[in-house]
Amino acid sequence: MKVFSAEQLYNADKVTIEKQGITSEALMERAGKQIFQWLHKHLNGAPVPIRIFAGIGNNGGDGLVIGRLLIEHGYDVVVYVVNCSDKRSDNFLLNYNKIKNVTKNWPILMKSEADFPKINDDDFIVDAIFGIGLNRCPGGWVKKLILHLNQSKAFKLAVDIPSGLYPNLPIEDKNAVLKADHTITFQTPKLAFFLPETAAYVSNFDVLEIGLDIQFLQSVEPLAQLIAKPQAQLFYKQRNKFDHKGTFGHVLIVAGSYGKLGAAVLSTKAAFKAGAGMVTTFIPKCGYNILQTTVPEAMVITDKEEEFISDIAFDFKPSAIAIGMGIGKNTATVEALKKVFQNKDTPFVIDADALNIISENKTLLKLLPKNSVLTPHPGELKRLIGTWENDYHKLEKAKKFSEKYKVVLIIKGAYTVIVYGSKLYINTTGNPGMGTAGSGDALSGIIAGLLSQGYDALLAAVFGVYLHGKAGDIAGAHLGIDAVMAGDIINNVSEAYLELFKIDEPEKSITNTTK
Ligand SMILES: NC(=O)C1=CN([C@@H]2O[C@H](COP(=O)(O)OP(=O)(O)OC[C@H]3O[C@@H](n4cnc5c(N)ncnc54)[C@H](OP(=O)(O)O)[C@@H]3O)[C@@H](O)[C@H]2O)[C@@H](O)CC1
Ligand SMILES: Nc1ncnc2c1ncn2[C@@H]1O[C@H](COP(=O)(O)OP(=O)(O)O)[C@@H](O)[C@H]1O
Ligand SMILES: [K+]
Repeated sequence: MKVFSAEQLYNADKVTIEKQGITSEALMERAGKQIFQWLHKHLNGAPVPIRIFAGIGNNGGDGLVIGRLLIEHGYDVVVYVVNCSDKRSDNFLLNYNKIKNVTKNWPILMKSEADFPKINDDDFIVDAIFGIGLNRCPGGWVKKLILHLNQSKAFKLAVDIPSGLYPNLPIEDKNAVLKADHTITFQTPKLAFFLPETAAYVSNFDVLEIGLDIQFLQSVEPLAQLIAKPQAQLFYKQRNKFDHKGTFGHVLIVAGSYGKLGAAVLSTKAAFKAGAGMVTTFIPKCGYNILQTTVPEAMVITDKEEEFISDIAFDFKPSAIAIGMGIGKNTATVEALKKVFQNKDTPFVIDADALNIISENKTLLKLLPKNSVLTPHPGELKRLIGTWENDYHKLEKAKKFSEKYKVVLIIKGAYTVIVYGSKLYINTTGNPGMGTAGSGDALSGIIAGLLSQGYDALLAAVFGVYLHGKAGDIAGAHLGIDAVMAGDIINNVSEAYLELFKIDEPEKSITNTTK
């Protein structure tokens, strides 16, 4: 699934109307009807008091269509028109007239705070005040109305997007955004649904296909591509009967320092689980027994130093190198890093302290092998690319960084974003149970395991993040997300692979919260 901008959606709207020979009113009826059907399925005729807040644009028009269909089906509905301007859209007006034909309780015009109704906890609110046409921050009594709705415990369903939220721009005033309990969005989710500063306003969301012209949508460059099972299935490289361990490559993991050998163990195991043919782990001397006993499948090379890495010497040609997990920032380690980056034709995964070393020694940036995969968590990212004003600014900075140094940049967290030049890929697997020590080490190992099998840098990054998140989801489902440890994620990589080709139950809502 792709994520489009408001402008692209408006264009799709136009093209669809032309090509399908339908009116924009019919398109609105289609959209409103789908939301009605969703509501009808969930409410099943229940006598809940439904209050619809409709703006005066097309989002409000959707609200009126929903209201009319609910009334026709016997629901208990009150419609409020949030009359914030006299410039009502044509389709709003059409549906404003239509709703008057089905009820004697005409929509209530709201013009100021004095018109705010009391909201009860068991009311059901439909938010159709503003959609993707929001063009400035809501202020005055409209902002107060949003606050009023937010203060109530009533369930709030947002139509297309929570009112006050821009689909692909930062929030100006957090108090002027409706905090939805559920959002039903048309055709494609919006970028704001996936970013830390805005996702919480959306909560769970469903996407309703309203039949916008597919050819047109395929012809435009989306803001981002979502990565879910259908995409991941295409990434997977099948093994052939006569393939052998040489086919699947030999990963070099460079990790660990005194007290942080676990990082090396976890990455090594993860590289194997992702399918690497062989793994050699380069560690300081003190980790030798630990590695050999915890991961007997791995080969081990030790540094001349006991407690940290000072000179990464190895006598084979790795098919991928993952470096940085728990290595610390000793000055000798900085030198070792400079030297290992000379292996320009080897695919690299660069993580944790290797990223911190680069951030503190920016001259190292010039030495970064092209197409390296960098895996910073938000703190490491800030050190690497500098601070940002908001999530969109962060993405722009990340794109510039990726373009300048020709690397794949993974912005980890809920909805991990993989940045490759100007392109963004948003992962949909994973859960907060993965916020546990060593989870990132597992990811680096998985990506290295994929690189070693011949996946290119972008594919290894995108597929690796998907598999890691899926393994975390499976671990969470078995153990409860609170109890997940990094080792559990690694142990479930096998199940994540198996799940790739299992037939699914019908898709559930995508959830931004865990309640
Ligand atoms: N293909 C599709 O995508 C489809 C889209 N559809 C639906 O259309 C929706 C988009 O509709 P839209 O373009 O009419 O804009 P919408 O969000 O209703 O708001 C615009 C109005 O609000 C006003 N306004 C804006 N900001 C304001 C503020 N801060 N404070 C006060 N006023 C403010 C602005 O007023 P003005 O700037 O003119 O003063 C204007 O009147 C979309 O989200 C979806 O629900 C479906 O029906 C079918 C297919
Ligand atoms: N709320 C979340 N939802 C999905 N994935 C998460 C969430 N929190 C953390 N993760 C994932 O867990 C991993 C944590 O990595 P990192 O912070 O580097 O861990 P560590 O340094 O302890 O190994 C990342 O891949 C991140 O995307
Ligand atoms: K809305």
